[in-house]
Amino acid sequence: MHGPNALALREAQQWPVALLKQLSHPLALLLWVAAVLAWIAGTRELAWAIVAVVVLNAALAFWQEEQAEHAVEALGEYLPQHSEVRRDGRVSSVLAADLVPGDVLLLGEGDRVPADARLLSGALEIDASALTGESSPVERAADLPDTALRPVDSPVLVFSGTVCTGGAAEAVVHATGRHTELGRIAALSARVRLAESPLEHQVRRVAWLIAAVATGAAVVFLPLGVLAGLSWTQAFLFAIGLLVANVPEGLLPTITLALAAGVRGMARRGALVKRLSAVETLGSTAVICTDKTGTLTRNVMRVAEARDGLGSLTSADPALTTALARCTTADPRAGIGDPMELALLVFAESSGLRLAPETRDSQRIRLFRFDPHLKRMTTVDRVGDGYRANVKGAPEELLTRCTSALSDAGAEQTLTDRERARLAAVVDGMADRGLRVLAVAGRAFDHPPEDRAVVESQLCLLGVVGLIDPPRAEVAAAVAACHSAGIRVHVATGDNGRTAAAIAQQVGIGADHVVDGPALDAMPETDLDALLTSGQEIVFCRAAPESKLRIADALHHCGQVVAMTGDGVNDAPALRRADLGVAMGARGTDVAREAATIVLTDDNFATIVSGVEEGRRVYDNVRKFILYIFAHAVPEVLPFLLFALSGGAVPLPLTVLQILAIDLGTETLPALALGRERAEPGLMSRPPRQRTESVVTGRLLLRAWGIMGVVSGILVLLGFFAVLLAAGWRPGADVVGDPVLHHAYLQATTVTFLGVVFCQIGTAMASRTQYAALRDVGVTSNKLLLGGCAFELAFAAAIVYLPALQAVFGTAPPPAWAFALLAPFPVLVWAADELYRARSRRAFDDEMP
Ligand SMILES: Nc1ncnc2c1ncn2[C@@H]1O[C@H](COP(=O)(O)OP(=O)(O)OP(=O)(O)O)[C@@H](O)[C@H]1O
Repeated sequence: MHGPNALALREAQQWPVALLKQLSHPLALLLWVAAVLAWIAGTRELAWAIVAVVVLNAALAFWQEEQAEHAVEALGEYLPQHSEVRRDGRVSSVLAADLVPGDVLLLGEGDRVPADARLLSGALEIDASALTGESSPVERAADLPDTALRPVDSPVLVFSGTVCTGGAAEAVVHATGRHTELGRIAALSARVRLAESPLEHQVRRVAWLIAAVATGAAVVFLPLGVLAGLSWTQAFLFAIGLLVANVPEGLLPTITLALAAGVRGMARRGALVKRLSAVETLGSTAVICTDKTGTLTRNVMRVAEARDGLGSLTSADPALTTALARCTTADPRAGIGDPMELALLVFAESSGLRLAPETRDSQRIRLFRFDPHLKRMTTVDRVGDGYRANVKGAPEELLTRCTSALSDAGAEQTLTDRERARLAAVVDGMADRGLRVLAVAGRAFDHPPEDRAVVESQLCLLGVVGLIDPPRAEVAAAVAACHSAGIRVHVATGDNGRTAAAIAQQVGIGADHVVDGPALDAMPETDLDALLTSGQEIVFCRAAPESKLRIADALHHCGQVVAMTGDGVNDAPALRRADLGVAMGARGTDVAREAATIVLTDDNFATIVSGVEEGRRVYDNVRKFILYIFAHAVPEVLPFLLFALSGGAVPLPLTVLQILAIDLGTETLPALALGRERAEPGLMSRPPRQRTESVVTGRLLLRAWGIMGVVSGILVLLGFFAVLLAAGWRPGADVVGDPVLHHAYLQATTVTFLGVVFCQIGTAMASRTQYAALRDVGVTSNKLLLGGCAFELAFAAAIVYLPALQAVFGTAPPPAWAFALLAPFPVLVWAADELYRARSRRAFDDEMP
C-alpha cells in the first residue's frame, strides 16, 4: 500500500561507478601510466604486477568505503524519530516510519514534521528551508485562507522535512515516505555523501607529497642507475618500480575505514556521530560547554521543599498546589511532558489535589508557553464564574511581578522591601543546597485577559518550591577524566547561578567564576576572551540561548575546540556554530538533533567524555599505521643508494618486484590491524591536541625514518652482505655470469626481502603505542595484528618457496643459518623504538608539574 514512511537512502546500482572511481583516481592514474611504460619497455611481468596492484587497491578501497558508508547509514537505526499522534481519541507516541495517511499528528515547538499533512487546528511557525531554501520562518494556521498556487506555499499544509520552530497544532497526514514533497526531491539526490574530513584532507596532501617525492626520486635514479652500470631500460624499469612502491595509494581508504570504525565504536557507547570528521574533532576537544539539567543531573526530579509566599516552610497549601498543577501541560499517565512538571504534578497529587489532565485542559482558556528568555510560563483558567492566571517560573523573574504574597495561614498581604529581601535570601539558601527553585504566583480576573504583560502583572506570590535533581552517578568520574585529559568544563544553564554552582561542585567542576546572563551580555569581547583563556572553569547561569552562541564563538576565536551541548530549538544556532554541536537524543528536540554533529542517545555528560577518548584513540591509530607504512622507506631505499653510490660494485640488494611484494602484499593486513588498536594507557592524561597540529609530526618521522627505518636498513644490509660474503663474493665480482655467485646473489636478495619483512613485524609491534611501553598494552592484545603478522610471514614464505613465485620475484631459499641471523630482527627494531619511547615518557613526566 503506502509502504513505510521513510526515504531510501541510497540507490543500489551505484557500485560500478564507485569502483570505477577507485580505478581512476589521480594516484591510480599515475600507476596506470607506470604500467603502460613498463609494457612498452618490454617487461610484461612488471606491467602485470602494477595492474594487479591498482586493481587490488581499488577493490580494497571500494570495500573500505562501502563499510564506512554503511557505518554512517546504520546510525539512523539507532535514533528512530517518534511522533505524537491521536489515534482513536488517545494520544500516543509512534515511530515516524509507521505513520500512514489519515493519522492525526500533534505538532509542537522543536518537532520535525514527519509527513505531509493538512492542519486541522492551531497555528505553527515553520522553518521550511530544507524544502524551499527560504531561511525565514513562515506562518501556517488551520484557519488561514488557502489561495497559494504551489502546494509548498499553502498556509494550511505542512511538509515532511520542515521543522516547527514555534506554536502547536493538529494536522492530518495526507502523504508519507516517497510520496511526500521531500520524497520527490530526495529521489533525485538520495546518496548520502561522506564529506572529506580535515584529517583525510591532510593525509591526501601527504600522499601527494610522497607521490611527488617518489616521482622525483625515480627521475633522479635514472642517470644514477646508468652511471652505476645498468642499461637505460633496466634503470628505467627500476625507476618505475621505485615510484610504484612508494605511491601510498592505500592510505586514504584505510583512514576512512578507521574513522568509520570510530563512528561505529562511538555509536555503541551512546554517541551518534553524523560526520566522519567529527571523530577526529572530538579527539581534539579542549573545552566542553555543557548544560546542567539532564546532562550533569539525572533529570528525574522530586519536590523536596515547599514554602509559602513569605518564605516560611509549609506543607503544601492548596492554593499553591492547585496553581502548580494548573500551570502544566504534562500528562503523567501518558508519560508525556517535562520531568519538572511531572514532579510538580506528583507533588500536588501527594498533597491531596485531584485534578485530571483532561479537566485541567478543558478549563484552560489561554496558555503562554514556557519561554527561556522570560523564564516563566502562565495559564489562564476558568474557575467558577471568574478566571484565574497561574504563573510559575524563575523566582527573580516572578518576584518583580508580585505585589502581594500569601502566607501559610492563607492571608494575602502586600510585599514590602523587607519581605522581598527575606524571600531572596531564602531562595539563595535553597539554591546553595543545589535545589532548583521555582516560584508560583496567581491572580484573579473577572474577564478573560488577553495580553501576556497584563496577565503576568500585580501577581500574588503563592509560594516557592525547591526540586532535587541529583547528579548522574557517572558524571563525577567523567569530569575527573576531563581534568586529567586537560579538558576544561564550563556550564551554561538557564538555571540560577547558585544552584548551578552547587551542582557543578558536586560533580567536581571548578565553578571558579559564576557569570549571569546580564553580566555576560555587558561583557566586552576582550574580557570574555580573557576569561575563557584564563584556565578557570566557569558557570554561565540564567543564560539565554543566544549566550551559548556567543560563548561558542569566543572559544572558537581563542582557538579552542569546543563541544557544546543543547536541546532546545533556540540552541540550534549554537549547536551549528560550535566545533562540535552535541544534542540530546532523548530529551532534545528534533531541531537540535538536526543541527548537532553528535547526538547522545542517553543525554549523558559521561558519554561525551567517552566520545573524546574514542576520538583520541582513532586519531592515534591513524598515526600508528602511517608510522608503520612510512618506516619501510629506509630499508627499501638504502639498498638502492648503496648500489648506485658504489657504482655497481655492490649488486642491487632488493629487486623492484620484491619491493612491490612488501608494500602491496605482506604489509597490508598489519596496517589495517593497527587501525583497530585499543586505547593505550595515558591516552586521557595527555593535553588535547592543538587544532593546527598535523597528523604527520616531526616525532613521527623521527621514529619512522630515524629510528626504526635506520635500524632496519642496517640490519637488512647486514643480512645481504653476510650471505654474499659467505659464498665468496668480493666487491665488483660478477654475480650474473658466475653460477655459484648468481645463486648466492638470489639468496642474498631473498634475505634482504625477508629482512624487511622481519623488521616490519618489529615495526608493527612498536607502532602499537605512541608513548606507552608495549608491555602495558599487552604484547598479544591486538589479535588482528598477530593474524596480520602471520599472514605477512605466510605470504613471504610463498614468495620464497613456491617455484612459480620464485621465478617471478627472483628469490631462492636462503641457507638455514640465515634464519638464525634474521630471527632477532623484529626484536631489535622494536627494542630501539621501545628505548626511544621510554625516553619520551621520562621527558614528559619531567615536564608535568
Ligand atoms: N516549564 C517551566 N515552567 C516555568 N518555569 C520554568 C520551566 N522550565 C524552566 N523554568 C524556569 O526557567 C529557568 C531556566 O530554565 P531552562 O530550561 O532554560 O534551563 P534549565 O533547564 O534550568 O537548565 P539547562 O539549561 O541546564 O537545561 C529554570 O531555572 C526555571 O526557573
